[in-house]
Amino acid sequence: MLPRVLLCGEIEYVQDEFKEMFHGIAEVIHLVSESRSHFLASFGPDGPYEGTVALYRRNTSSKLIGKFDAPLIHALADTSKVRWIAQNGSGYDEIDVQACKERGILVSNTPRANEDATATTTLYLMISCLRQFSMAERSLRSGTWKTPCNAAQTHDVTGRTLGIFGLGRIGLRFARLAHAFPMRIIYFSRRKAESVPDWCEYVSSVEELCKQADVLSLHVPLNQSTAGMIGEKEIRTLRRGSVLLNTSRGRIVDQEAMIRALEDDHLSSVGLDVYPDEPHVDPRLLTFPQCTLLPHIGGESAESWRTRELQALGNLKAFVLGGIGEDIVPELKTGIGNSTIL
Ligand SMILES: O=CC(=O)O
Repeated sequence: MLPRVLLCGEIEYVQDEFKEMFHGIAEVIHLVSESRSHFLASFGPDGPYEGTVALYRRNTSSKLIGKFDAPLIHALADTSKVRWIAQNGSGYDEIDVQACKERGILVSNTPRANEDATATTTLYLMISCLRQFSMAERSLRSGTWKTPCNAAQTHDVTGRTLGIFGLGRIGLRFARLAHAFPMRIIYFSRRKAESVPDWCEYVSSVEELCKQADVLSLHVPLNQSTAGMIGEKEIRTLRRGSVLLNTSRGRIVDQEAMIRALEDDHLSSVGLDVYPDEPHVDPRLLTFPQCTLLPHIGGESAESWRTRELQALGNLKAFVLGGIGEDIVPELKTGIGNSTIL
């Protein structure tokens, strides 16, 4: 009998490759649950997911079965043989990786897939916030031509200082794009990055980053240590008139502190692709016309979606064939060995 893999979320862009990839090596089954309780009960004897060893997961599955929080992971470990979760996406904050670690379940993500799409989205937000392009397009479309745009409140990008928090793949790609203006690029990361261009200056703290940046851009994953990390103190350390960009995760910023800073003009604008409670957007954000707000589409292009699906499915296939896939998330890279179906 072939091992079973369960798709928690659809395959949209690589249907043909996908059938080929799993032909003869696994039985692919689809999510039929519309509740968490049905999902968890379905791995038992004669349940629709009996014998499943690995999951493909998209965040869209949360609408049906909820996030993969600790209770779900523990219940999954108790009731199923699942030992691998292949997340489609670079962010995996909807999966409790500590619980996965405790229960010997490995998690992979797709870290290279949306680097370009997310970096270019951040570039767009930065230009739009400094030049008020999003506001200008809205004024044209609403028939008021340039009103209420005000050139005196817009700024050239060239020559300004960009502070990047988190110089991973996306942060570095964005740094390279912004350097072309040129801008001065400074960054802070948990560790001073190796082999970064010499024009990318390391600063030793978030505080120092905020002190020097005209534009602060966030490129760290959401986890316990980054949640709320950009709060009142950090925002007030930025110079008056600075711009804040977030294409990472909404919860990294204290939204209340950010809104207060927009209300009293400490921040001139924010460019956001992410929000703490998506798809809900705090209505107060909509009252600042100079801000550019996108609906979490940063990593979404036809190319990045194809790559994401291929990478996630590739990790799933490698696990089925060899008991281990690639792109294991950093928190789970140590202590590998329990998660094999061989
Ligand atoms: O938000 C996008 C991702 O997690 O890849």
